[in-house]
Amino acid sequence: MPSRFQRIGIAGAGAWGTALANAAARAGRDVVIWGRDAGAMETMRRARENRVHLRGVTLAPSVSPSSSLHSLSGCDAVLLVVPAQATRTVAAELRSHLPPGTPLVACAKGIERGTTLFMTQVLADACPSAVPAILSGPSFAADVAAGLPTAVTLASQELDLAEALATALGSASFRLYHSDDVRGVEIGGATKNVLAIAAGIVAGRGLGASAGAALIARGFAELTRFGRAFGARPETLTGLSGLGDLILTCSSPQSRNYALGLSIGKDGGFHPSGKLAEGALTANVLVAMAEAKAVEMPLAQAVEAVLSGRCTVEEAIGSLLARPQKAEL
Ligand SMILES: NC(=O)C1=CN([C@@H]2O[C@H](COP(=O)(O)OP(=O)(O)OC[C@H]3O[C@@H](n4cnc5c(N)ncnc54)[C@H](OP(=O)(O)O)[C@@H]3O)[C@@H](O)[C@H]2O)C=CC1
Ligand SMILES: O=C(CO)COP(=O)(O)O
Repeated sequence: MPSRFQRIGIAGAGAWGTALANAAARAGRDVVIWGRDAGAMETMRRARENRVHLRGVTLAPSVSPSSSLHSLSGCDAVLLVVPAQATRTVAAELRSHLPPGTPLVACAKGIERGTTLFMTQVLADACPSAVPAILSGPSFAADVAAGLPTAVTLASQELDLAEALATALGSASFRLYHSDDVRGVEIGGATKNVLAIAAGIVAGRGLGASAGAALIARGFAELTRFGRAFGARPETLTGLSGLGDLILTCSSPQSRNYALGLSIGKDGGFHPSGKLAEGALTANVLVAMAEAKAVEMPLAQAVEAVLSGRCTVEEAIGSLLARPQKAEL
């Protein structure tokens, strides 16, 4: 079906950008995907495959790879799909290429270090002429690229815009729910990554399925407390972008955050694999923001302490279990 968002730009040619490009193409859109590496983009154009970040997935015919940011200038909406800490740089570069009023959808899951800004706040700062939105929810790139059923949330302060974008990008296998709770959606994605590292540690240490379930439930209590303190709506936190993504990421080694936790749990050391694990970059800023508002987040604090080398996994587990008994709610 024709859409006022017929031409979709994707800024960022990693696993998620590539999967979203194919999803948008499946929805009937014409897609331009931009990546910073000219050689890699030329290979992607010729091979019709992103061999670096999403090997084995054929690019849909209506997806055009490019290494020129200017190729995004004719797009009706742009999805910004680089890591959270690179979102500002790319948004600022986009500024001179996008006509004022172009919807710019943040797809990263994190909080900017140094500024403590959420993703749409970074967009508003770095590319003020665009209209910011956020897309988040339980969705592995490989699943979306393979056309497996997936549901996510797209939020904008203008509910009509969120709905129109969700309609433009959605297909039978990629369902987008719309929302105007921007803050709630971006908090869920950023927070669950830190908790997924904790879930991986629990599994890697062999602490058992009961401990894993307790971690998800108590982790969700932390996510909810943090969300409420920073203006999220409770019903968003129990939805796809909050609880939904927490469950996915805390239960599958397909998650890079969970996989990082698994390796820490197994041998006690933090050895970055080279794969992006946003939770490792968000833990410190999340904990600082929670402490500034006196929000209790013992699991996130434990992850941060282990990652920074201030305590061992054994010490972190010991201090969590030694916490005084308290009411559940
Ligand atoms: N993978 C997934 O299943 C999902 C990921 N996300 C989120 O999407 C975001 C991106 O993740 P994902 O695509 O998986 O990560 P990848 O590691 O697969 O890809 C990251 C991409 O960002 C590019 N990049 C990094 N820094 C810059 C920069 N400064 N300027 C321009 N481009 C840059 C990289 O380019 P280069 O190759 O040149 O280094 C690469 O193309 C993360 O926040 C993640 O949490 C959300 C949902 C699902
Ligand atoms: O956000 C994701 C799934 O919703 C992807 O998780 P990882 O970044 O941990 O791989």
